[in-house]
Amino acid sequence: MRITQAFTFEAAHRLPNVPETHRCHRMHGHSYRVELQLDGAVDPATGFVVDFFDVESAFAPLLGRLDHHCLNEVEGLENPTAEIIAGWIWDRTKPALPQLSAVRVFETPQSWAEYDGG
Ligand SMILES: Nc1nc2c(c(=O)[nH]1)N=C([C@H](O)[C@H](O)COP(=O)(O)OP(=O)(O)OP(=O)(O)O)CN2
Ligand SMILES: [Zn+2]
Repeated sequence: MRITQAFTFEAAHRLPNVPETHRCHRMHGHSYRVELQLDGAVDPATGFVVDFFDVESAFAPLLGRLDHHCLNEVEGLENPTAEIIAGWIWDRTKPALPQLSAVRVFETPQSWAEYDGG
């Protein structure tokens, strides 16, 4: 069984490694969407793979570090591409949520990165 929980946050960033002519070299903002996907067996007692409340609790500290922050100032996100943010979230969420199977980070509804640990 697969479950997914979505979160949103607002943040500013710039991409320091693209050419100065690239518009993402300049500071700008996104309304990010993060999806945490978990795979596992349904516990017959609870009917849950994992309680969504537990997913929320595991992600809350990271959300606090991202929401309304400049991502470039967050340790590990000096080059805050969607790909790097997805890996950063994975590394910090997987220990608390072993059933985590994918992290998706959307910069826009049309553009996202997905990391599954591979
Ligand atoms: N592979 C990636 N490519 C790009 C990333 C990324 O994280 N991974 N990020 C960016 C910039 O963040 C850029 O801000 C995204 O551009 P944006 O204007 O927000 O997106 P769109 O061009 O799709 O939106 P418009 O509606 O056309 O403004 C660039 N590339
Ligand atoms: Zn951007």
